[in-house]
Amino acid sequence: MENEWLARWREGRIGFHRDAPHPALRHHWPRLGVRPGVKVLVPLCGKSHDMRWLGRHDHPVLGIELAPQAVEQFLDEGGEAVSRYRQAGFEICRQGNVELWCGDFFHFHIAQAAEIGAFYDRAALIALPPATRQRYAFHLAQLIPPGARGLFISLNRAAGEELAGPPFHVPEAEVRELFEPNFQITLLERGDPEPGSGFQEHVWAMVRRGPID
Ligand SMILES: C[S@@+](CC[C@H](N)C(=O)[O-])C[C@H]1O[C@@H](n2cnc3c(N)ncnc32)[C@H](O)[C@@H]1O
Repeated sequence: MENEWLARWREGRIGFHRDAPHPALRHHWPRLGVRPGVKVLVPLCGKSHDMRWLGRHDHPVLGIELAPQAVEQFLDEGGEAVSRYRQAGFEICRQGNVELWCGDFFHFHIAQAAEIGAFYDRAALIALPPATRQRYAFHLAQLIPPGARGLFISLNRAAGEELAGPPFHVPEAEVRELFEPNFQITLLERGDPEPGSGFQEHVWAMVRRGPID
C-alpha cells in the first residue's frame, strides 16, 4: 500500500502547508537562545517556508522529507541554483543554506547528524500514528546533542472524539511522556482552537538533557 503521505503529495492534498513562515517560529525562535550559525534539523519538513526563515536568520538548515514532490516544489519556489548529491541512501539537494535530504527520517542516523545543534518540529510528530511517535521521540533524541535547543509545535484537540489522522492530535500529557525522559520541555503557548475542528497548536521549547540533567 502506498504511504499516505506520498499519496497526499502526489494528489496535492497538502492543507497543512502554510504560505508564510509560522508566526510562532518568528515569535519564539529569537528567544530560544540558539546562536547564529548553529545548524537546525527540521524533521518531516515538507516544503515549509520556515526553513527559508531559519536560513535567512543565519542558520544552516537540514530538512528531511519523504516525498520527492515536496523537495522539488521547495526548490522550484526558491528559484536559486541547486546542487545535488547522494549520501547514505538519501538524495540531497542544497539551495542556499538549506539542504534537503529526501528519504525516511528513521533512516537518517547520528553519523550524518554530526553538525546539528538545534531542531524545529512543526507538524512532524503529529504526522505519525501513535505506535510510531515513541520511535520518533527516541530517534530525535539520538540525533540531538546534549544542551541543544529546539522549538516544537504540536496539535492538540481540546475535546471530542478521536478523529482519524493524519494529522493526529497529540495531547499535552503524551507530549510530556514522550519527550521528558530526554528533554527539558516548557509549554510556551496554547493556540486558539480552530473553528470547526477544535485543533489547537501548542508551542513548546525543548532542551536536550545531558547525562546528569
Ligand atoms: C504534516 S506534514 C508537515 C510538513 C512541515 N513540517 C510543515 O510544517 O509544513 C508532515 C510531512 O512529513 C512527511 N513525512 C511523513 N513521514 C515521513 C518520514 N518517515 N520521513 C520523512 N518525512 C516524512 C510527509 O511527507 C509530510 O510532508
